Amino acid sequence: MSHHTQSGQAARTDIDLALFGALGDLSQRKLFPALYQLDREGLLDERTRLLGLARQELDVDGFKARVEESLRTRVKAEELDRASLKRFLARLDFIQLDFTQPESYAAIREWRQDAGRPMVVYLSVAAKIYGDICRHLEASGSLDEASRVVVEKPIGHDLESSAEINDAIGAVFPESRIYRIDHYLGKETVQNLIALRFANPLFGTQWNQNHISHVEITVAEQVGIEGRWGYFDDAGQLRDMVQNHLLQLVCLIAMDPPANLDADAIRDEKVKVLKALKPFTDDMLGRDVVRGQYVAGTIDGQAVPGYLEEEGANTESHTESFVAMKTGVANWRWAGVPFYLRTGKRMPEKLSQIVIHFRQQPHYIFDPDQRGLAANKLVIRLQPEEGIALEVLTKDSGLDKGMRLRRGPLHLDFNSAFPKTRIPDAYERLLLEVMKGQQYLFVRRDEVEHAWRWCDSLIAAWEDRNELPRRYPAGSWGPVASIAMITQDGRSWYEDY
Ligand SMILES: NC(=O)C1=CN([C@@H]2O[C@H](COP(=O)(O)OP(=O)(O)OC[C@H]3O[C@@H](n4cnc5c(N)ncnc54)[C@H](OP(=O)(O)O)[C@@H]3O)[C@@H](O)[C@H]2O)C=CC1
Ligand SMILES: O=C1O[C@H](COP(=O)(O)O)[C@@H](O)[C@H](O)[C@H]1O
Repeated sequence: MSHHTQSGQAARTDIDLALFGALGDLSQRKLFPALYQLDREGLLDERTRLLGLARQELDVDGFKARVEESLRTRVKAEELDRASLKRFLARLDFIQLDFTQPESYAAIREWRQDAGRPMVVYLSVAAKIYGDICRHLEASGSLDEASRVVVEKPIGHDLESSAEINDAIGAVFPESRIYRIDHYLGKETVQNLIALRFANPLFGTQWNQNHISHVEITVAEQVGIEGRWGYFDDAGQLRDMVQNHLLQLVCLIAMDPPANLDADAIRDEKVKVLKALKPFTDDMLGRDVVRGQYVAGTIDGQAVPGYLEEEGANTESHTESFVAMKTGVANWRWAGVPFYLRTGKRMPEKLSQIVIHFRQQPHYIFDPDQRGLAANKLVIRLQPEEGIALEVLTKDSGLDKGMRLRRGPLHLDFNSAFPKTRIPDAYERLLLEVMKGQQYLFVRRDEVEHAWRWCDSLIAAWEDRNELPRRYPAGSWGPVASIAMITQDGRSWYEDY
């Protein structure tokens, strides 16, 4: 097995991967395509084996056919060459089992017999059975001291249930071998936040309340519930997106510089941010927090159903599909700097971006009519296309313009700046890091728990006040109250998309 640090070059790592829930949505849509891409790039050791585990009755060939079908749907035709596909499918094996039945785990131990390489167990199933699976794996003798476990989000429904699940995993695996996925941490531009902030003195010196007036994070999705009603209605957008992805973005923006790039150095700093998040109180509802639920509308010219008309819907549901909030990080660096967050399903477009709004100059000398322009903005775009733009003011060109200002971007578009580089999907990077045994892109238990503590304070306030979601038409940017939330501070959501 070979290792290297996250600052070094990729090395091939020899493991066995046992994927629980191998026929599920995430596995088929994301994990197998990501594993295929790693193999195609030559990043899987020739001995690495991939074991699919699911309860459907299938033989190995039937399983391979299902994976091949998914790859043909998800991977671009020019990236699906015959030799790579053949090599990849040859790595696959399949065992049918009910994950809750301990007696069936002997088959995994047998599969591992004399393997001579570490096993990575990936739990692509609902979090409530993580504990059972870990226990049965251990009891059946399928694990050893090198085995690692990868778990998906959200872990639990609140702090209490999350602690129970983490205890159950922790009874089998030490924290150093638990990899909690937040796939946003594997996105190229999210990683670039660390490079941008800590490799560029220009930003390092300006990154605080003296120079930044406010921060905006939008994670807008065009999709609705996509057949996941059972899961989503129980969770809602706060638990599904804010508790994990958006709070991880807040952490990477707000954290102090870590001493080095080691996993715990980074995670210690993120935990400090989570601990400093302002808790919610009843009086903030409606003013600083807006919940929404979409009704029928139109996206890209197509009529789409409302939340309560989605497949499998319970028409009484008050679950939110949108949330916007104003929060803050109560420490010296960020005192008085609002963080405006919003995320929702069925919005007009898929757009994830962070906008850092810098303060205006202390004394303004240009045309008073243009005063509104006079602040730099750093726009960090995560998707659809990835890039970073710094909005700066220059003199408008032309003899008749005098000292009129013009706003324009200094723009780094990753696709055009690095045209030959394929931007890997987040899961490719994360799977590679698990194989290498690197934890810096994974979430530590205390991060998950501090994030839950903060979300729980909001959920408790919603429940106390019986706060119902406001309606917004699919294809809009959310309830109008979410616009009012930011305009009451004399600001607006950044719209120069
Ligand atoms: N899908 C997504 O986009 C995302 C998912 N996640 C997380 O990933 C995990 C997996 O999600 P997803 O793929 O959507 O879920 P799915 O329900 O699509 O997949 C789970 C799979 O596990 C199987 N399974 C469940 N219980 C058992 C059991 N007792 N024995 C054997 N097989 C079982 C299911 O089989 P069967 O079909 O027979 O029930 C199903 O194929 C969850 O933790 C989720 O929160 C995180 C981010 C995004
Ligand atoms: O974790 C989740 O993320 C997706 C959005 O991910 P993205 O990479 O497409 O931005 C979201 O749709 C899903 O509900 C949630 O569980």
